[in-house]
Amino acid sequence: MQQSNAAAAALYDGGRGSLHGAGNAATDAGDAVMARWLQSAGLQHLASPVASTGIDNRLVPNLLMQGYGAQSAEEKQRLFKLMRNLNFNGESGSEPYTPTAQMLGGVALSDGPYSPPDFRGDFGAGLLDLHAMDDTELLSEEVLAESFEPSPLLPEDTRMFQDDFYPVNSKREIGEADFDASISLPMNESDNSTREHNVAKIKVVVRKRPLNKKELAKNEDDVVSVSDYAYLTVHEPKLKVDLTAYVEKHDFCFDAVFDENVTNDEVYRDTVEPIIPTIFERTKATCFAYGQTGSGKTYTMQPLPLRAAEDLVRHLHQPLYRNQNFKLWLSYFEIYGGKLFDLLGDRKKLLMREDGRQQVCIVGLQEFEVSDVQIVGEFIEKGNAARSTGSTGANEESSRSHAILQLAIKKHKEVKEGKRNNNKNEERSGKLVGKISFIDLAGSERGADTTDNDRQTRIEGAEINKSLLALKECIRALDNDQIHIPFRGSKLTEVLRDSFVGNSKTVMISCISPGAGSCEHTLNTLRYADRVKSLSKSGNPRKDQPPNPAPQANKEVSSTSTSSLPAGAGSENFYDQREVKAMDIGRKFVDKESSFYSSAADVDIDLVNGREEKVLGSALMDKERFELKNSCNGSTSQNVNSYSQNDNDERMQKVPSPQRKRSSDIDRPANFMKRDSYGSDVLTTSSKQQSTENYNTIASGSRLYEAETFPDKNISAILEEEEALLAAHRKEIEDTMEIVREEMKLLAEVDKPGSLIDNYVTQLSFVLSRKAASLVGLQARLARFQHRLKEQEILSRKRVPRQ
Ligand SMILES: Nc1ncnc2c1ncn2[C@@H]1O[C@H](COP(=O)(O)OP(=O)(O)OP(=O)(O)O)[C@@H](O)[C@H]1O
Repeated sequence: MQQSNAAAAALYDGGRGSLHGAGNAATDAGDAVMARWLQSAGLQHLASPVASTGIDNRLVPNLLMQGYGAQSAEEKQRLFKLMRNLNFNGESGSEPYTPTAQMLGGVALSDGPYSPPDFRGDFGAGLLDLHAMDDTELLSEEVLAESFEPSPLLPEDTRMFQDDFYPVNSKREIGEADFDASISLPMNESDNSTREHNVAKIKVVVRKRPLNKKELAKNEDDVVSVSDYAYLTVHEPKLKVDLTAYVEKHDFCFDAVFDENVTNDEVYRDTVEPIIPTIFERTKATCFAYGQTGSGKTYTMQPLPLRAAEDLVRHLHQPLYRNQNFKLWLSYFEIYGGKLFDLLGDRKKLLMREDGRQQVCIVGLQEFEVSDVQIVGEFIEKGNAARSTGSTGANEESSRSHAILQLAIKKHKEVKEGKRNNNKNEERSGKLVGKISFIDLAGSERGADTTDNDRQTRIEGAEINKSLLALKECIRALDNDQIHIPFRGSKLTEVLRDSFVGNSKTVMISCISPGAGSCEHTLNTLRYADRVKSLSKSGNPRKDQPPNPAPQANKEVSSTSTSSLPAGAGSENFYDQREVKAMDIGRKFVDKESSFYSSAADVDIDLVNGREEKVLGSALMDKERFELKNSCNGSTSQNVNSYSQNDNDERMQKVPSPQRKRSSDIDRPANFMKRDSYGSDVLTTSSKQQSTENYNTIASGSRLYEAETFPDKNISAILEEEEALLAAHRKEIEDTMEIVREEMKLLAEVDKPGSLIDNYVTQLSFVLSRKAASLVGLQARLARFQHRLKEQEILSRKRVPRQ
């Protein structure tokens, strides 16, 4: 035995030598590789030194090579290093891992062009990660109310960032002169409400992009006309049954409508800028862009964080905040196919976990402190590059993912200079004051990809479906001060969970393409936006009024909110005048039961409207289907607003308001109509007929309806099983590691003089049985999952193809 151990030790040392060459630096680099490897598998905690085993690490190689699947030299190298990290001899031999060559405190970087001044999300961030925990704690009011002194650490001169990344030129001179007097108001609830009164809790705006080259080349007409600040009309080219062409007008009204001449700067000023001061008052704001692929979501969203960061930094330098030790932090990640990836951390897969207080933590997400606005632009560029050249490597994929950039203001403890270096963790953690999330959503039409041939595409489509529906539901719920916020409806809403409770502000920018070829998608986008706004409380002051029982056909649902009236039209409600109460109800009424679906009440025209049916389809549950059957009884018109008998008052809000209605004439073919270029007209008509047929079939509960909805449910189940499989796999590895430790102990014991071989044999037999059981359990789960995938594949082939 002693001999074999000596040989093992030699092998181990030799292995290390051959793996790393000579020297400790190389060994540490190996540790880093191993740590990264573990982190990529979601097992970073296993890399933490274990100082309690009391095992000689020279024994490690004996175990590594035995039956744990390390086949290739590379795998064996990894296992060597893994075992070394386990630190069986109880010494803290391995340095804490640093994820990249980036150094803290502004020290130069060695592996990339970016030089963030600081970063968070160190390797090894786990459930008890301070950063994650601190994020969930809001500042107490006393903290904000502290008196201030000028901080010697902050530069007096607030250098303004010149926007040279984007075609937006900030011409504003910003400095002390721009100091917003409102910010210096004392911080208490009543003042808070006074200050918040001019910022709507939810704001829905539309941005129309210009016709692009492709559309111009195809001679496509611009079918969207913006008549004033808040109104727009879609002129939908259609064909009658006798093939006579006509144009159907659809009028919409939102909080603001930006036409193709509006600049990014103006969009910022109208949407995000008013929210910025509230971030310092414990607000969690969300700004997202919704729309079909190519409608301008990214074009619109990209400059916003930059401008926001500029303003946030400016506020940080205001006298009120200068001494508060506030810092601005940035993170950027992506949700792709229901999984999270760090766009500023080499697309590392991130794990979402709930802590003991049901607060969501994104484990491992890197967060960077930004004191210089210029760096924000670099981060955005870096993140965007990671997004479009990610694992799939195609630009196409960017429209299938949700990108989320978060800017957070945190309050940090004052750290004395002398202690600074010893206390990095504390220095980097801070209490969240407020934050703003910018979300570039997946292309809205991607949710309709559930009928694609490729299973992966279908699963992704279903996930997009779910998230878009869930997002809408959460926004509605939070605006209605509902106790139940259905954030569990999707990964996206779960991630944004803390933005749905307490003080929150939401801006939705609906991006639309003006071309006739995109008309159907444009209408779908506008309808989605319309529902976000019109079904919310602040979006509809007439919520409590009796509904109009006779909705008109062929009229779009104009936003029923007087708050959506144009500013110039004397609407005192353009901004939400309600007193916004701080309601951190989400923490008190945690939705454990995932009753998301029961609150998703607006199953209306979407379901009879070909494309939108798919957008919503995945998340519909029986209750909604039942309501749908009741509510749509006998109606075949696409634009009819039908409501079920048992609808709640939210549904009633959709009754069009006469004062908001505008002409919806049926025009003869005019400027907007070009016969030749409207080959899709016939399609539109036929798709509408198909919709009607679908609807009729749906209403009668036929097989077609089931065929359309069942697979989506199935896909959701598959996604859940996939998560469970991955969790089981991780657990199996953890168990194996535990068993390895026990085996090491056994070997150590049996090597001691006078040890009993019988004990060794019995215990080894027991340990090996456990190891086998753990493997068999995982294999069984894997087989079940494989079976489920096959089943889904067969089902999807049987599905009735959509026209
Ligand atoms: N308002 C606008 N003015 C000028 N060009 C625009 C505008 N909006 C979008 N574009 C251009 O249209 C193209 C598509 O825009 P963008 O990439 O932002 O679309 P998207 O909705 O983000 O698409 P995807 O969902 O596929 O990511 C880009 O070339 C962009 O520069």
